[in-house]
Amino acid sequence: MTQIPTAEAEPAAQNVTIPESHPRTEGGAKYHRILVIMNPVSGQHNPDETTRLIETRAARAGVTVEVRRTEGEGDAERWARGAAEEGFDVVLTAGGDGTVVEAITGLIRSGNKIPLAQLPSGTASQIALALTISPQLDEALELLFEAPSKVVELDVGYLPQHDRYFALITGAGFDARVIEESPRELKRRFGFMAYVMVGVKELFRLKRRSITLELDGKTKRVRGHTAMIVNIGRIDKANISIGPDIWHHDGVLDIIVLGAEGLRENLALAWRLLRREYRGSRHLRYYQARQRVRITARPPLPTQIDGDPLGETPLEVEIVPKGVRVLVPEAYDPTTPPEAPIKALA
Ligand SMILES: Nc1ncnc2c1ncn2[C@@H]1O[C@H](COP(=O)(O)OP(=O)(O)OP(=O)(O)O)[C@@H](O)[C@H]1O
Repeated sequence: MTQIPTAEAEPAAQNVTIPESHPRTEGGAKYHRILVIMNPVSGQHNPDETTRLIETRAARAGVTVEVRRTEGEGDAERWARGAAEEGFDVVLTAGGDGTVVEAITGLIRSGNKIPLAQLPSGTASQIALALTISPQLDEALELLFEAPSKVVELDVGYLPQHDRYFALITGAGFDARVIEESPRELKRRFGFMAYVMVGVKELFRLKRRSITLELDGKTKRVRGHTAMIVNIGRIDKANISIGPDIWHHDGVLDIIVLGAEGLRENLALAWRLLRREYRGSRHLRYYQARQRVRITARPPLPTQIDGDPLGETPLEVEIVPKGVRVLVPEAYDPTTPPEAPIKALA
């Protein structure tokens, strides 16, 4: 994977080792103008404290920082899209996956001139955690300053019908119902547990139906209640990976079809996922596509995109390999998925 240099070279201070990918100033800054896109209502973070943390650290490094608070949908995308034009050399999100994906969309639409850094301040913050960014905000912030870091390219998915991008998962069925039923109030009160509680309740409402998958033009009919198109398959807060071989740097979309009904089947499925036993169940099937996926269901299923309700099936997705540039810890290796790959799929 190519590493992309990220900031203009500064004159090196004597006796300071400057990593090739990140020229720095003496104050430890790798970037000089940081645009912070903060969602003040995401997760359980305190926006005033997060702002103080960022501004204090930036002042110490002599770096210009502008913190903007979103007021609703669209702000993060618009600000990220205009950030390079406005002279910023990095966008830092302080929010959850919804905020990150909006910023990713804005950066892609601006031609990816600058990278994205993240402070995981959302309920799940799966994108940041999958890139091994620390959940401790001060540690995550240091990637812009003293901590060893680099920029890598992350695959994303694109939904042409909706003209929207995603980084984690877009899906139809169970995941969409959980998102629909997890209001902001519940997430603020219980954090990630909100999704778990709603998930357990929704498990019992699931009914199998006929699902049609079109994978790079080939049609498959399956029975299930959920079909997910996955880019990032790790749910760090639940310590599970929802499938084998799912890797957000491989240019491949992974499709998972779930069909377990009732307590017994669902417990058996959860146990499998926890033990990473992905093969051999008719209620858990995996497929892959390199270009395009289309999902239809009879009767239709509700859909979601990276944690936002979307509408109903059909769901159509294209992959955008290496779609966006993101800041990660230096030790992060985009060429090696964290688990040994399991090749034989259902
Ligand atoms: N000031 C605001 N008031 C209410 N909603 C907001 C505000 N700013 C942004 N939003 C909405 O917040 C949603 C994104 O939330 P985000 O994903 O950042 O946090 P989260 O849901 O707590 O975390 P995660 O997605 O990681 O579980 C978007 O739907 C966006 O429109």
